[in-house]
Amino acid sequence: MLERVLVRCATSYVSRMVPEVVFVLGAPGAGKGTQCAYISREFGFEHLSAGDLLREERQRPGSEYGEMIEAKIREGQIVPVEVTCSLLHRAMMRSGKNRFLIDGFPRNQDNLEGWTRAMSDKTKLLFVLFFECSQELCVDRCLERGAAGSGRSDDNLDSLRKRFDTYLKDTMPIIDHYQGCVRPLSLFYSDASADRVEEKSLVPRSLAHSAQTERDESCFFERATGVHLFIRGYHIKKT
Ligand SMILES: Nc1ncnc2c1ncn2[C@@H]1O[C@H](COP(=O)(O)OP(=O)(O)OP(=O)(O)O)[C@@H](O)[C@H]1O
Ligand SMILES: Nc1ccn([C@H]2C[C@H](O)[C@@H](COP(=O)(O)O)O2)c(=O)n1
Repeated sequence: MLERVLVRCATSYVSRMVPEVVFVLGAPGAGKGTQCAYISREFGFEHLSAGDLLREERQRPGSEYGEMIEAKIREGQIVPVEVTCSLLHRAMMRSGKNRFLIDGFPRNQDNLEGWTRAMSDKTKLLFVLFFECSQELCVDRCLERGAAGSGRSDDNLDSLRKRFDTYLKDTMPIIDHYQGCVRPLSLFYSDASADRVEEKSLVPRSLAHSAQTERDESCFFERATGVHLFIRGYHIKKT
């Protein structure tokens, strides 16, 4: 009896130690980064943006990948997974946290296979969030972001056309993959307005709790009630 209790405690301890990850997908400009900021603040996730890590690596003096990363980003193409995955892994190790929102990954089949090879045994995928937004609005947002001084070499019409081609050709099949497998994928519309993200549920409604109790707590809840309710359904508490 005691042995069984000890085994159960040890198993539960070990499973708590395995880093938990949530993948966040959506078109360029769909609002992934914006929503991740709210979610990480509210639920204690560490937000890791694959695009930001690649941009940092591009800037790092002496990086052997700098030029390749810049060329891929400008052309709207996807950097080989070995580079992206090792940046993500290093950032996870450095953070000292145990729960991660991985924004903009996996973006294509190479990303998915590389992560599965290198990381799936070391991490637990909790769920996948997908933010849907019309292409027109996404492009407008990225152009505005560029005009406001983002400094990004891909916030221009030429790069955006290429990024959308890549998104439709390479990323949409990954979203289809998650819709078709057992891991729940939740879909959110992020084009309604700046202050509302509506959920189009691909997960059982029972995951959602009463919306009313959440509404008056903070602007996060108003902005992303659907996402918030979905995550609450996993009983995730701020760490
Ligand atoms: N719901 C919204 N309404 C209006 N503007 C928004 C909304 N969400 C995000 N934005 C703005 O749109 C721009 C793109 O948002 P964000 O950077 O979060 O998108 P993203 O999906 O992470 O983009 P990328 O993939 O290009 O990094 C930002 O300038 C952000 O302030
Ligand atoms: N998994 C990823 C994520 C990003 N990139 C490159 C190519 C993207 O166009 C660019 C910008 O990413 P964003 O900030 O829009 O998420 O970064 C990649 O190659 N692989």
